[in-house]
Amino acid sequence: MLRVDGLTRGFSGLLVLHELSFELAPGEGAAVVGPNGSGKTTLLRCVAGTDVPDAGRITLNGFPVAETSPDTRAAMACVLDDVDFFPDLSVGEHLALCALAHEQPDAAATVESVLAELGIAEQRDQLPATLSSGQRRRLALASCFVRPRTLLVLDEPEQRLDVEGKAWLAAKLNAEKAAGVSVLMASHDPELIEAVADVHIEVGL
Ligand SMILES: Nc1ncnc2c1ncn2[C@@H]1O[C@H](COP(=O)(O)OP(=O)(O)OP(=O)(O)O)[C@@H](O)[C@H]1O
Repeated sequence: MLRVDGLTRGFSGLLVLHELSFELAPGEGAAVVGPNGSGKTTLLRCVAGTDVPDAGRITLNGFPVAETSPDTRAAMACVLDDVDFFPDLSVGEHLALCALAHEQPDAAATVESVLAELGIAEQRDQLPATLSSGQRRRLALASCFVRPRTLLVLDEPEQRLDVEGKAWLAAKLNAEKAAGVSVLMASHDPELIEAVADVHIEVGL
């Protein structure tokens, strides 16, 4: 269960989020919606613990979120807009590292199935710099699915995906919800929002 209570965040005099509160139950999907610059990424970064609110409280499964907290990192799988890769680790090595670091049971088999599911099995030995932008996006998403998780935090996950990729994403996020994973995503894609979101969190009003 994700609880956001009275979240307030501003930057040098610009108030971006003001006393925002909501809850996200296991298996529930929420879309953060609002125009460019309205605070969607700021909200996701606060939830992920990579930004710190000026006021308010955010807890996941009863624990305050913080980037440095093992509880937060164990439960939350994120794709924010600042995804970076090790330049000298291949696609397959990235996913294996992620699975092992988060103690995914049956890590090798999980990596194989996620590589196939994301359509990047043929790129397994390539380095990130040699991937297309859509393949890099697929690798970022794949890193969420090779590890245990109770909450997905996704910033415009549809970015760079082709039509088939977007259809896969909607089905995958619904399967995640059915398995009890909560989904918090910012998106500008009406079809993805319609397919996945049980609730809308409007920011920038
Ligand atoms: N570190 C920062 N320093 C100063 N201003 C910031 C910082 N981070 C965000 N902002 C400002 O806060 C506002 C909200 O930004 P944010 O990235 O959350 O918007 P968004 O809703 O995700 O936008 P988009 O739809 O364009 O991705 C913007 O005006 C942005 O310039």
